[in-house]
Amino acid sequence: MIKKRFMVLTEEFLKNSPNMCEYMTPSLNTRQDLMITEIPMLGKEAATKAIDEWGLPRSKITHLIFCTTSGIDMPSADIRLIKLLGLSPSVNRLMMYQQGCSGGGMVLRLAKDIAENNKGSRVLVVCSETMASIFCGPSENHVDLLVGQALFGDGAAAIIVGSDPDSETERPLFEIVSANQTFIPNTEMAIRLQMREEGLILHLDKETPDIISENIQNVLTKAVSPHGLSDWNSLFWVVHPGGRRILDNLELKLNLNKHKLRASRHVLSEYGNMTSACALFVIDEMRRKSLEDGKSTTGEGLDWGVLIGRFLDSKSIGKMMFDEIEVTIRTE
Ligand SMILES: CC(C)(COP(=O)(O)OP(=O)(O)OC[C@H]1O[C@@H](n2cnc3c(N)ncnc32)[C@H](O)[C@@H]1OP(=O)(O)O)[C@@H](O)C(=O)NCCC(=O)NCCSC(=O)/C=C/c1ccc(O)cc1
Repeated sequence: MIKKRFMVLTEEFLKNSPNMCEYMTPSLNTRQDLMITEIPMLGKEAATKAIDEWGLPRSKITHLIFCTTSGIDMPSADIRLIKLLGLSPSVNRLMMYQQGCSGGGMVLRLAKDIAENNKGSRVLVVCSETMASIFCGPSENHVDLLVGQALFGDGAAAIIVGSDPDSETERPLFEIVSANQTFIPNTEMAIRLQMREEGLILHLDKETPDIISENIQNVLTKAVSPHGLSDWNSLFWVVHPGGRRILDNLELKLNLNKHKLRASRHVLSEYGNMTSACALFVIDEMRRKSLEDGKSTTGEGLDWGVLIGRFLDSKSIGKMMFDEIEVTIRTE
């Protein structure tokens, strides 16, 4: 169900980097050199679009959260991005490495905390990812690596979070009502990534989609019941598209109507799994389609929804409530 993916790796680059095309060949330096440059550049593209749509001067950005699983280095990707965007050197930075697929939920949780504790703050959140860390030739004995390489794509997304919108100049799209993180004990083996001379070595367990569906109801109930919500079909769904079977299992387990995971399936189909960036792509797709269809809120006409991401043995969940779509229309 993946039609298209984008990659910073080009045929020319790979021709010049045969060590990245073999299975388990030392290649970390080649990967690092590429990722250290490309990750902030990708982030810049996404952040520029977000800032332009927001419409206020860059000097109003007070905080930056940058999330990536690729290219650990110092000075880190957030500093490089600040220079690329021409942001103030006094922007308060937070660099989030190695969050994987739960990164999209994690950054929103952190941005919410920062925004609510710093009046007037505007947090630029950027997720930028590439599969150049794991790309390599195949091995018959490591099928899960091939599964991963068939799933992952490159991409970056950005969003601006604040807690006191100025109704004259700003146009809030979603409200993050609460955010929680939990992990399922004894699932450490489900998704593992180990940094080695050969790159980031990926291990995916076949059971991962089942582990998720067996635990999802419990985790979600804890997250939404404090808000008096229990009917899964009354919510909109921003699910990180980890893989097609993960979405299928979730739909089946929660008895979701067929269209509920449309935005997640669309992003999987058009971009593949871009780890932390995916959840923000799904949010974007949802608000775009809601507007196109004339829905009364950016969440497919509904007031409440959930955002779910996962990585290793963790799930991060944010519940979001939407502002009325009139607000959206007035300023777009
Ligand atoms: C879409 C899949 C891959 C295929 O689904 P399907 O078409 O319904 O088929 P099957 O599930 O029956 O699998 C087809 C075949 O592939 C095999 N297979 C299926 N997963 C496996 C397997 N992990 N091992 C080894 N054989 C398998 C499966 O056993 C079967 O083999 P066979 O019975 O011989 O035909 C589906 O299995 C699926 O969604 N799996 C979940 C994938 C998954 O774990 N996603 C979580 C990704 S999150 C993540 O890893 C983030 C990583 C990351 C990456 C880079 C970064 O920089 C940062 C982070």
